[in-house]
Amino acid sequence: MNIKNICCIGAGYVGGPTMAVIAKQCPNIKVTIVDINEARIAAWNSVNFDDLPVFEPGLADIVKETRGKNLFFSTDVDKAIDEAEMIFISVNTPTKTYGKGKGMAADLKYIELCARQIAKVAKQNKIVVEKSTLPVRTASAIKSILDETGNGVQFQILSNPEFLAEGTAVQDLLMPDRVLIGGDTSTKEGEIAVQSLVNIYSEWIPKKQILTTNVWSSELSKLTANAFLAQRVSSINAMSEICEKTGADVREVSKAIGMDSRIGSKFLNASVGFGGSCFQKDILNLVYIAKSYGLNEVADYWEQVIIMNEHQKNRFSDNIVSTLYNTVSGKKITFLGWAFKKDTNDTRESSAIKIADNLLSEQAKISVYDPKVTPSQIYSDIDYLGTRAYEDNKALLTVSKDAYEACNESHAIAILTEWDEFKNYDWNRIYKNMQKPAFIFDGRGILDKNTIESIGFTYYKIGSGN
Ligand SMILES: NC(=O)c1ccc[n+]([C@@H]2O[C@H](COP(=O)([O-])OP(=O)(O)OC[C@H]3O[C@@H](n4cnc5c(N)ncnc54)[C@H](O)[C@@H]3O)[C@@H](O)[C@H]2O)c1
Ligand SMILES: O=c1ccn([C@@H]2O[C@H](COP(=O)(O)OP(=O)(O)O[C@H]3O[C@H](CO)[C@@H](O)[C@H](O)[C@H]3O)[C@@H](O)[C@H]2O)c(=O)[nH]1
Repeated sequence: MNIKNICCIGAGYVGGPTMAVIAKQCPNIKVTIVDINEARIAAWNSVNFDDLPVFEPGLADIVKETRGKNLFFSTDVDKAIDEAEMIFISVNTPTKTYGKGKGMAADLKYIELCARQIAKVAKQNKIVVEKSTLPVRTASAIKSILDETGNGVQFQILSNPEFLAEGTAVQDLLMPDRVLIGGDTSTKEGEIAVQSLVNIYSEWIPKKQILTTNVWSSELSKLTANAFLAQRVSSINAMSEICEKTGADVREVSKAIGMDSRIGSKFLNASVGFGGSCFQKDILNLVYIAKSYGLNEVADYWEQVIIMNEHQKNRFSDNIVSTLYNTVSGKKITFLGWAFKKDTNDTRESSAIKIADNLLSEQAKISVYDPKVTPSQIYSDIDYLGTRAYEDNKALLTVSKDAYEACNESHAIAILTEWDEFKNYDWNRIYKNMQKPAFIFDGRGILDKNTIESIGFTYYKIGSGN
């Protein structure tokens, strides 16, 4: 079956880029992305392509090429559902903040709302694709809602988890390592549904990279991939602490182990801890699933990845306090970077937030510079924690549009995001305008120790024992 009309519910970091790339690669398919968030849809429809709600290298060009031709952004969810043959659900699935499973389980209320809306609106058979990351066996809940509240039409449910990483989303979508499609191939209708989605991806992805599995394997593979990736970061971060105590250098250790082809070289960068909207949420979800099956040892094993990550953030801020003579009260500390990684404006679960909160509790004055994150986002991130009054955060934390201004008169600089531009700053100029001794705490290990120390800085690099 050749699909001609697709709708995607959820115009976020996944829905936007994923559908833009499908629209680019499949000019004969009409793709409509819908969202209940009017401001977000208005931003996707902005005249100025710098104002799109998601910043990703290369994305604005694709939206420019396709928007108004075969890519559309709308708030009319019912119309888009009605017209589409295939509906992707790409809404958020955050950690539950209430009730049973609070702080661990995935909150599936947005997914359920989508399923109910599809059931209510659909008057013809539809293929429904889970694009959101979901607990294993969610497809059966979606199917039950669709079948029992629908108008008697047939629904096929596919799982098609997304593996893109932010900052490289366009590249990841154009050249993915693999595409995973889970479906029920025991029935003819299920087989046709799987093939329809395979046909779409095979417009630009080699067939051997399109994997088809049963639905449960597909759902669980997504949680597993994120758990393994996050585990690598926690593992190297655990080694970074040993390096600092022993005189080893974690970058040398990473290189040495990464050259073992069984280990591989990727995802071995020690850092201030992983952030982003997925790793923590998905591991907590996995831990919850394991516990719900009574698999307590499995749950404890994966939970340790999160515990280590929290430790890495806390030990970074503790180190700043102890190095600055055990007090940062009234001292200006500059944060270079607030996003959870470079090349994105996303700050969800960014380590900078927790580290700032720890230092603000020690009465530090924080000045933040990030090339892509807005001041309102930074204040909302810190206010969201609820540690202190909004007025206190406003008084203690300032946001600068200029990195040099942010560093003026500061006692210490903390590098929290690995933005490339930080490497090329005039560090002599920055040094001259700082309080002495001038400290740099490089949480991403991006500066050259010898150059920085020769300027006069006292330099701490994560995972370096020298
Ligand atoms: N961010 C990533 O890099 C990434 C990568 C892979 C998978 N995922 C998964 O993809 C899913 C979406 O993540 P995201 O980062 O795009 O989230 P997001 O918060 O950026 O976007 C979700 C959007 O869905 C909209 N929405 C919620 N309920 C709706 C409804 N009933 N009708 C219409 N719109 C609705 C929200 O308004 C929001 O704009 C999550 O399950 C996430 O785990 C995310
Ligand atoms: O060696 C490394 C690699 C990553 N990180 C940090 O880990 C976090 C996550 O980075 P990354 O995985 O590159 O970005 P995400 O956009 O969160 O992507 C992850 O989460 C997505 C959402 O599920 C998945 O689709 C992707 O495959 C998966 O990589 C960031 O804070 C990084 O700075 C490190 O500290 N060291």
